[in-house]
Amino acid sequence: MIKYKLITENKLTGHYISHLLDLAKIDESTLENANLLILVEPEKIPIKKLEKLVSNLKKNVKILIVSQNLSSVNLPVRETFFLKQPFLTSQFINLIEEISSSHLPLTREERENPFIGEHSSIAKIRNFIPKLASISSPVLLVGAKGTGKELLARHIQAHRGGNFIKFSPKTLASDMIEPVLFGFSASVFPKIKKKKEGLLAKAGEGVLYIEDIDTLPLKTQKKLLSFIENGYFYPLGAKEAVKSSAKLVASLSKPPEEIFKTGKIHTEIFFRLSEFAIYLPSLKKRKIDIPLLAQHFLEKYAHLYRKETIYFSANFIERLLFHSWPSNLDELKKIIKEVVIWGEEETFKRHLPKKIVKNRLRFRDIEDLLSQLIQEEKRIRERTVSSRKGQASRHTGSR
Ligand SMILES: Nc1ncnc2c1ncn2[C@@H]1O[C@H](COP(=O)(O)OP(=O)(O)OP(=O)(O)O)[C@@H](O)[C@H]1O
Repeated sequence: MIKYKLITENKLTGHYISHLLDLAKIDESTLENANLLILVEPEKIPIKKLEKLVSNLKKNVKILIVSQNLSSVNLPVRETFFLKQPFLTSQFINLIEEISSSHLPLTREERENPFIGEHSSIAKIRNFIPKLASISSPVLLVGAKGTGKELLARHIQAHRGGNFIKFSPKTLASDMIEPVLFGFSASVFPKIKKKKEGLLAKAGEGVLYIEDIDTLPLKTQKKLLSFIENGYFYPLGAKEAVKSSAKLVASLSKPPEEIFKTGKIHTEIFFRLSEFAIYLPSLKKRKIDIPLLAQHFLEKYAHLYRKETIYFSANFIERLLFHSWPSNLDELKKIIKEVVIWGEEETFKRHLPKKIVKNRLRFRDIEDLLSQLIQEEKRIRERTVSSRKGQASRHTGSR
């Protein structure tokens, strides 16, 4: 459930936005409980106030900026959405829907465009989704930030059915993690005097997606391992076990060997999860997918912001290909969204280092891209040859 806090120095716009949020049926909250902070014309908010606000925010809070001018907004990196003024009511409500849908099962648009990418590793993963959904074993998704782990978890749930529950242990104080994950009985918290179901039970037969499983305390990882092995768990303070057929999908954003060195993952749970481990490549390693993904995000945002006739220039695509994408698809999506809202030039000034814009064709980049293309072409040729061989032997067999 989305809860927002609206900050504005402009009372008139503030009232108008509150009214729209009312229409979108989302609730006003205190800053402490909000998971969406809406900043209207942040350039008019005293900078000290703004800095204090943003530095005190919890990690999971998203920011929506409503302004006329992109360059006046300079916030520390966190998930930020923009709405350029003036805007239509429908644009505002669509955007709120988009913000709130990221923790829900797949949207219709995501179902219609399943896990986009022609790079062989992505094609393999896409074909493997139904299998991953059908087995009861847990799955481990390994990939840097923004490589598509959560989206893949939601695709697994879409094939499996049931609920999709996402859990990010790093957003909670450590003593809150087990009550939230496993639930608790009425005797545990004297002030509450009620039992409560945990996320594992709430997932039902669906998927519990645990983001960055290495941020779970080791003793909680051990309890989770016992659930994986036995199919039941004990809520805090409960004497009776609770059975669950929820499928566990866990993620790691750093290479496992690095995490092992820090001792933050329990060896046994890691080996159990690794039986079905999927490694998602960074965008830099699948550059041939950049034009396809860019076009996909362009269509999505052009539709969302009712801007039907936007095309990429060749120069634009070239710049995208030679960027190194440290935040992967999150970054590509953000850049394309801003291009739709503010235009190419503004977005480039803000996001792509000048060096890249000036030295457009560096030899190493070209070499890298060509070698990816050659490898892909070889894989496609091999696949075609083996499928022809298969057809030929089937024909021979049928005679
Ligand atoms: N193959 C894909 N096709 C289309 N959209 C994608 C694909 N992979 C990722 N995305 C989109 O890119 C964004 C980042 O993906 P996602 O949130 O799943 O990454 P993540 O690895 O879970 O990131 P983090 O570790 O930061 O949570 C999302 O908006 C997602 O919908």
